[in-house]
Amino acid sequence: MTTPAIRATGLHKTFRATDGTEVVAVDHVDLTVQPGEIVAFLGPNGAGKTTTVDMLLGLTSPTSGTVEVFGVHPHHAVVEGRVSSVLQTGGLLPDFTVRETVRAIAALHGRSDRTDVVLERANLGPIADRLVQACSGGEQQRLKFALALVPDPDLVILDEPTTGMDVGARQDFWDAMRADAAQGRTIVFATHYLAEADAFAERTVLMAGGRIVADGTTADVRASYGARSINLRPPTDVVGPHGVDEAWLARLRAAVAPLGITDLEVSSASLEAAFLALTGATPSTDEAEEALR
Ligand SMILES: Nc1ncnc2c1ncn2[C@@H]1O[C@H](COP(=O)(O)OP(=O)(O)OP(=O)(O)O)[C@@H](O)[C@H]1O
Repeated sequence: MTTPAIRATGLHKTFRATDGTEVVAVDHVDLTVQPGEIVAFLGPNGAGKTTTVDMLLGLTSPTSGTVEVFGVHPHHAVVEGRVSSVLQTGGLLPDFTVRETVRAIAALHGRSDRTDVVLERANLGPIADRLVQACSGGEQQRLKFALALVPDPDLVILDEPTTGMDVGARQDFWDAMRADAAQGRTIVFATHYLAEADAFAERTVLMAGGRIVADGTTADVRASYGARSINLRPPTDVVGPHGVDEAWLARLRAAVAPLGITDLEVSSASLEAAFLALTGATPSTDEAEEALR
């Protein structure tokens, strides 16, 4: 049997708020991620995504429960170079070029052979000789992604990797990620953005209030709400370029009225509807989401 990339059992984390009350950030979460999966942690602010990611990386300890990464404590997995992450803040030297930055970190890891491959993987070739301080926020984020790839980890964990990027930078980032994921790496990322989960993840773990409220393929997560609506396929001869024939719809409404159905809406379930129903929160939407659709 293959060792899971991640196995979390009863993962629970509480914090003490400044007023002394206890905040449950992660509430008895069970989660297994198999090697090669691409998983999005999706959820509104305060859902517990960052706290979960921090525990997966060994950056914070659970209050109770256990987490293993490739069968060992997360800290060991990080030390062994099997898991790495893209850090949100700091860490880049402004006076280094992109290539010098990658070269320095590769040397630290004893993996100088990785410099060119990770530059290419993060699509940094064209700006390899640019100073870090001259790079845009999106380019710097791609550089951090390249650094995370230096040890050739089996698992990459990203916490809201595209925060602050504009549409183009976000698209470039995901293009680089997609190319890398195609090589079989396990990728887990936290996001507010439905479109990022939808476009990039094969599996979406929807979190709210520290709990997992849905977990499955993005299509399944949609369907977990969509099951509450009724879909039907009208005969082709009543469907035209402007939609379903109104007269036919009127006959349908009349036909179902004796069943107590008073409102019949023809719609497809969206991931957004599932998000709203399952988390009670409004998902982040912006033009970047449109661009990713
Ligand atoms: N160090 C801390 N001290 C007190 N409360 C904390 C601490 N860290 C997190 N929390 C609380 O735990 C809950 C979960 O926070 P977390 O950052 O994991 O959520 P999130 O889903 O990542 O949210 P966001 O999308 O806003 O980053 C929130 O209520 C948060 O206020």
